[in-house]
Amino acid sequence: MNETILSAFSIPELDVDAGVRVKSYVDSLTVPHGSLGRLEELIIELAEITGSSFPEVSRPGVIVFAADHGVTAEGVSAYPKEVTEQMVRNFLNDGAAINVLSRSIDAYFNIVDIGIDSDITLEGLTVKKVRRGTGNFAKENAMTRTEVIEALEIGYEQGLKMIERGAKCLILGEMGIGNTSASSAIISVVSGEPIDTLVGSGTGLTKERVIHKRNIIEKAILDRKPDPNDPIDLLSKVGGLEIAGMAGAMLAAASDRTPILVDGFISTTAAVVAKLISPRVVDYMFVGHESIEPGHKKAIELIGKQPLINMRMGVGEGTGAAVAFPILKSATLLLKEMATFESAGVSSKTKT
Ligand SMILES: O=C(O)c1ccc[n+]([C@@H]2O[C@H](COP(=O)([O-])O)[C@@H](O)[C@H]2O)c1
Ligand SMILES: Cc1cc2nc[nH]c2cc1C
Repeated sequence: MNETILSAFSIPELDVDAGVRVKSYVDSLTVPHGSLGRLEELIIELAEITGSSFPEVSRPGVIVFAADHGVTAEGVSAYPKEVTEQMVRNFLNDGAAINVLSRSIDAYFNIVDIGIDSDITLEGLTVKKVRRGTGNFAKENAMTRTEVIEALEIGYEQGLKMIERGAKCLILGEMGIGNTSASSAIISVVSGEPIDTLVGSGTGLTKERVIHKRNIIEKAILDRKPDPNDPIDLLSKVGGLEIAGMAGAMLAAASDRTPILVDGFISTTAAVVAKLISPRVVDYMFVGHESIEPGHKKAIELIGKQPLINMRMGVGEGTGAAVAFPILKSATLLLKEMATFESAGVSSKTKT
């Protein structure tokens, strides 16, 4: 496979006119002028993204990309790597947090094996395995450039498929024991921030083991020297297959003018990578929540966004985005269903 994903798609410019139209219509709705605050901003952004005067985000589509990480051999996670596969079984049995939350927002749901380190083939699982887990980036590159491109392509295809199924907003989530290490490495390289400020306990490491995790990542960055300006190099040296998959799906959504709802630290790391591939992709993004993982703040800053909520969550899977989704939906419903001052016979603001 060659590097076609980098040139074969294009992301349209935002529809600024749609934004202006909608802004003036919002001014006619029966609330005190300007009182919808951030909801008004969201309405306008959604109009600019979709080009529609009455944008819709329902039904949303949740895609969970699952993959393993060779760096787990260094003891960087509080849980064994087998949990990636075990949680995928849980997703398929409808028992995980994201299953409950997807149901609550009436989302289409798909779980993609893009690199789990086992041979599971279960009903309902989309198997698109690029390889069985990444290489241990403490000792070798995580994957080849060709594998990065393949994972981006898979993500792109899965994003388009979800949109073809009818999804009006894409929520990108992940499952991958060890992936906060890959994400911390990527965000440190791209931001130039020291790794100490970014590395956290992930699934619940003790303070001592967070220091060990930090040392492993710091040395790996020195050894592998990922290029901050080359997203393919970054992913191949210290990345994750699920991170590439989410980035590909984000590029697909933006190329189709479909709003993207980013989740936590790992999902936002994918957003940072997608931005390096095609900067305009961020125009199509909302960040659902701010996670407790310390590196998330910097990752959000790199894509220039403000999270919708902070519930001190650190689950992943797309859960924070799913909890935030009703805020986006509320914005679209207000626009579509509220009366105007004229239609309701309510007097407008006095001039003084
Ligand atoms: O989304 C987040 O911000 C987040 C923060 C901490 C942990 N996670 C989840 O926990 C796993 C990674 O944690 P770790 O400690 O194994 O690197 C992975 O499956 C993520 O979905 C997710
Ligand atoms: C139980 C469990 C659930 C998860 N969901 C996403 N990452 C996870 C990590 C663990 C350990």
